[in-house]
Amino acid sequence: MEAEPSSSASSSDGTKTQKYNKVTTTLDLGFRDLCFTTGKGEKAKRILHKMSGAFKSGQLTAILGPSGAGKTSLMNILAGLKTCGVEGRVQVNGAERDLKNFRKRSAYITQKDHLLSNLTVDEYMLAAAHLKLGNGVSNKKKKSIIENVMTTLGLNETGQTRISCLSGGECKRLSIALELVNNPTILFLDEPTSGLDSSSSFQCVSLLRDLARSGRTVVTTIHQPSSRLLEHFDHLYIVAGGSCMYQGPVQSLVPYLHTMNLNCPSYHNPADFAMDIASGEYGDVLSRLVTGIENGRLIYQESPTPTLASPSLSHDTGFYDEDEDVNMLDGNKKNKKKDQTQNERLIYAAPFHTQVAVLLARTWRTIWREKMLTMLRFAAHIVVSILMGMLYWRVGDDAAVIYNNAGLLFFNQLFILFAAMMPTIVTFPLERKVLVREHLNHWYSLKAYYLAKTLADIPFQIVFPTLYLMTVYLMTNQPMSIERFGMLLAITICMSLVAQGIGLLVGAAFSIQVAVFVAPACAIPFLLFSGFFVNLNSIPPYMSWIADVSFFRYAFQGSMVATYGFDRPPLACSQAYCHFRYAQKFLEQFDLGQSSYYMSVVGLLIFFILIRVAGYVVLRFKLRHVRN
Ligand SMILES: Nc1ncnc2c1ncn2[C@@H]1O[C@H](COP(=O)(O)OP(=O)(O)OP(=O)(O)O)[C@@H](O)[C@H]1O
Repeated sequence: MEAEPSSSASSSDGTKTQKYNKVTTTLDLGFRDLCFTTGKGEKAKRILHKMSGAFKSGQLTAILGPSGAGKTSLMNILAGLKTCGVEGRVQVNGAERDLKNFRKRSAYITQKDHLLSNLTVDEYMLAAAHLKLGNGVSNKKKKSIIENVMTTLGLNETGQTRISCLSGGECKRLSIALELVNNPTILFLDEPTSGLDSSSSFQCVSLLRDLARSGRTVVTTIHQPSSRLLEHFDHLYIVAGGSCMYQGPVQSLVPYLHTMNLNCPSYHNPADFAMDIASGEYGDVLSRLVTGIENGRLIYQESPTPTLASPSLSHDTGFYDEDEDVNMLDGNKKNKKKDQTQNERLIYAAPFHTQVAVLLARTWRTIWREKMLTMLRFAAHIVVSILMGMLYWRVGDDAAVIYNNAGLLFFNQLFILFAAMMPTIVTFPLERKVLVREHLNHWYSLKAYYLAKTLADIPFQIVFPTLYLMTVYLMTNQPMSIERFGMLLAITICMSLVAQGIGLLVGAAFSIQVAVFVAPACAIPFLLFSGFFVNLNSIPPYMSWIADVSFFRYAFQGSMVATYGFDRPPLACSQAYCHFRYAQKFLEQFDLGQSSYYMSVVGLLIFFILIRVAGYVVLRFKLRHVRN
């Protein structure tokens, strides 16, 4: 799809607006006898009851209805986000919808604008262009498309502004702008005016109408529009109790209700009147209205004598032959198999490595701009390392205080565990919402996101533990051996990577409130079975498996062996008698005499992989769940 240059034009209401990029193909959406049921068996609940309807290209459609009527459910089904428990047909230009291709050609703009607050508008738009247009479009062309979209959405002045500083209306326009980069043919918007003042709502709806005029099919749910706002919609679809009580032009709503002896009082907002009827305030008239419009099978049109017109769901089939793009939307074509192979390749515009590179650059930029958190993490490692150095001053080579040193080795790993895990837990649930929005709009694959996320964090999981350990190691007078320091550092970095993976897993699975409790609570048993509090051989056999699956045990064991293993010479003794001058004897005291350092590293690496895979599976499940 090529974007055409825009130029200024005057809209019907006289305000100066832009002419939008026209779409080269138009897609009309139709649905027949749509049912949606949640739950199973006795708990099954029917939300939508055999609804039908037709939303045409070039029109701005509003789905209206009281709270709980089923607006969002209907839109999610039409957008292809909900597929479970759905019966009935959804058609595109008269042919069965092919979901994968349909999703590629449509964009879904959620009610809340989940955006990365540390990026500027320009940076966000450029990342969107790289991901949504791929490598086939030159950088120059991408910049011109971005400029075009930003001009038409009135975002030119905000290019250098961080998202955190944008107004609510600007955020909404940016959410729309990001999806317009690849010129989608169908736009779904969930309550785009919620949280906006009347002037911003008006601007937003005017913008949507102009987008529809450029050939797009624009469908939006909306709450309580004012009569001025209502006039901007071309097509109204009113839902009440999971059925359609009106479908047709805005101007025909009052005449239709009049035919059912429901007279809208003068100077009354027709939308409010329709909402009152839908809520049952005018008695049991709903079934009459639903039957009158045949539950959306008909479109009411006012002509000299009011008539009911059947919505046209079919197009001339010759249309497909002219346009390859539309051909992809037809799930019933002869060469479906060939198309499907092609579709697989076409799911994401950018190749995998470009997706990873763009996401990596974007994640680094956001981490870098998250100055407060990054500085706090840095300061925490330095301050705690100095505190530990002072508390355990020169205990490393004194057999008289050897137990203190074991405590220090244990605490080092404990600190690294929490320092790496907690920042991820508090930041990831918010980032997850951005992932859901962008992934569902086909910006990138989950694999690319997950790989970029893992890679982006690695430098921090190396630099911070290294700074911490260097300070502690020197201040506490641990053995002056590069090999031993290197081994202890390797264990500490592995621990940091595992901890960050746990943060990601828990952050992916739970909300912040739950995650901040779950993660430390789950860590406790692993700490108890680390071999520090209870010797490994003293653990009852029926519980010893917990020690085997305790990542912390491997971190503690590795630290001890790196410090006291490998034939360490006898330690100095600051008192007349020191029981543990021989390091091997001390290791045996902890049942670590035969323990292998390398097995500890392998154990931690296995945990690293398992936890990362578990995090990926949880995220995949979450994304599927959003769709269902
Ligand atoms: N997964 C689900 N499980 C159980 N009930 C559901 C589920 N999804 C939707 N519902 C129910 O279906 C009904 C319609 O929900 P929906 O979100 O579509 O309404 P809505 O018209 O968009 O409401 P609002 O304007 O308040 O957002 C509600 O009663 C809701 O509780």
